[in-house]
Amino acid sequence: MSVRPQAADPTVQPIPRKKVTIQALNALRASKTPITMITAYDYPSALACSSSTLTDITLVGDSLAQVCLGYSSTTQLTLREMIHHAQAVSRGTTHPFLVADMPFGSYHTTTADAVANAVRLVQEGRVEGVKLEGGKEIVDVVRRLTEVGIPVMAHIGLLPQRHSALSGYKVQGRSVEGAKRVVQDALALQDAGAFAMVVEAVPKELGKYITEQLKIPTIGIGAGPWTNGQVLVYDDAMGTWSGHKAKFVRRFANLKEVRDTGIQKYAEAVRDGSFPDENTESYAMDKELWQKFLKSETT
Ligand SMILES: Nc1nc(=O)c2c([nH]1)NC[C@@H]1CN(c3ccc(C(=O)N[C@@H](CCC(=O)O)C(=O)O)cc3)CN21
Ligand SMILES: CC(C)C(=O)C(=O)O
Ligand SMILES: [Mg+2]
Repeated sequence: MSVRPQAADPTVQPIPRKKVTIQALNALRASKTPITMITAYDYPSALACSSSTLTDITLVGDSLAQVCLGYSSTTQLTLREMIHHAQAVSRGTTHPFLVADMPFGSYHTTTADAVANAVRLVQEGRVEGVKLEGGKEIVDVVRRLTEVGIPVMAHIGLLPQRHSALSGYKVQGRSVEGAKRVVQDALALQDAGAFAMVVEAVPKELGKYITEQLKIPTIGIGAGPWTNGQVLVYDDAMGTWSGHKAKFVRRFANLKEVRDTGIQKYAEAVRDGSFPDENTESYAMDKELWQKFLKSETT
């Protein structure tokens, strides 16, 4: 397994931690050490996720459609846009295992198209694995990608790319039949070769049951405390997303407040003339040379 070179930013200290591999993720599951995963969308957020010694997986989530690009849905994000962001994230990612979401439509036409698009994410986007939303209907694609050597993270439960078909973002697996369907999907995806599984917005009992039924790590988002790991959207966790806050979101920082205060102070300082300071934040010219310059202007 090759180790990506350390990020170019000289302020980032070398990470006292090995590159995370699929084997390492399985070991975390075996030792009941929770797996930590968070999204990143650009170079600075990737550096932030890498500078901690504690996160295991960085996901270039298609949630970037909403939180970075201002689209109303992840279905509007193109493969080209995802690759552009994955490239930036990969440049800032050191030890975490790097995964990108395959955008809506990029794995739904044919298996050959899905492989070609996943290869682009690996070669151009420099990711190590891809994540696909869906159940039984995508097992052939999951199997083929796995055979080719592209690790697949499955994503079951609430599938945001299907919000139109499902009439919104709703907790899944709440009925007996619904729960059965999610479990069947999970088993089929594991059988097809998925190395891990995101379980989104299902009752906590079902999150626990799926985790017990599977041999691969489960990573929950709104799936309760008993999955093998947790994932959150960076902007949700850092408090920079001002859209809908789902029940499963906890704000671990309030960067929005800090940022907005900073912008307000900046604008005030410009308006009241206190920025920039004449002495410490400006350049000066040699007095004699300045006089020479003025003289040359008048002659
Ligand atoms: N900022 C952000 N966070 C996310 O987690 C996220 C995105 N964006 N964009 C892509 C998808 C969309 N996601 C969503 C969006 C809405 C709900 C939501 O409204 N959930 C309801 C559940 C309602 C119910 O069935 O009871 C909630 O209020 O929690 C959940 C996940 C998850 N992903
Ligand atoms: C919330 C995570 C699992 C995701 O798929 C995304 O950020 O797009
Ligand atoms: Mg996603």
